[in-house]
Amino acid sequence: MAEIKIIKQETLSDKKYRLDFFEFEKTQNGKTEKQQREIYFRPSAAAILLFDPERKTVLLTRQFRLPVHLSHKKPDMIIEACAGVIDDGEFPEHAIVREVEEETGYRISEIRQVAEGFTSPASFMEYVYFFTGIYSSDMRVNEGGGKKDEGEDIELVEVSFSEARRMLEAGEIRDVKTILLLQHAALTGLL
Ligand SMILES: Nc1nc2c(ncn2[C@@H]2O[C@H](COP(=O)(O)OP(=O)(O)O[C@H]3O[C@H](CO)[C@@H](O)[C@H](O)[C@@H]3O)[C@@H](O)[C@H]2O)c(=O)[nH]1
Ligand SMILES: [Mg+2]
Repeated sequence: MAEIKIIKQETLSDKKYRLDFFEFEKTQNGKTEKQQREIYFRPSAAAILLFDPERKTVLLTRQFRLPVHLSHKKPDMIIEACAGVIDDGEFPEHAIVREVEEETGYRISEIRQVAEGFTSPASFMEYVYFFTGIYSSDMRVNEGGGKKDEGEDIELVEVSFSEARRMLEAGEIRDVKTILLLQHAALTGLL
């Protein structure tokens, strides 16, 4: 176990979520070294692979993401599993059911947690809970699309299991959360 002494902590940005600069001393195995790191305090989040076992389809989203655009990696619209930030005090299970209704318009009830973990532990505090969940046409309660007043403009992408598998293998899925969920589905024989 490392012993950590924070020498300096400076907030670089604090608009939506905090970005802090740290200078710290780490003592491990009798060796002490000084390090500098920038840490982004993104909250925990939840992501879900929605599937319809009857029609053998998965429901994904497509949206504009500024980092994808800035990377110049085309296309700048990215396909993702439905995901969102967990509100303060909210359970991951409740957050994902809420996000599914906001983003896709489906009110789901059957979900299963399949994994959880840090998405980028070197620099992000973000910790993501991963789920799979069943959707079907009778669960549709609105158009979805996300919160327009917060700038969300989410398109729904419904594909067959075989098309999802093809997209995964062809490298057309470029969001790591979504790759994890689709690989989980492929490994467990869902896709
Ligand atoms: N004003 C402002 N609003 C922001 C900012 N960042 C996000 N928002 C707003 O905050 C809301 C976040 O939407 P969610 O659905 O909760 O999160 P998400 O952006 O889809 O994030 C999910 O996917 C990310 C990328 O794959 C993940 O990084 C994230 O943890 C989560 O899983 C959106 O309404 C968005 O407009 C910001 O810097 N400024
Ligand atoms: Mg989202």
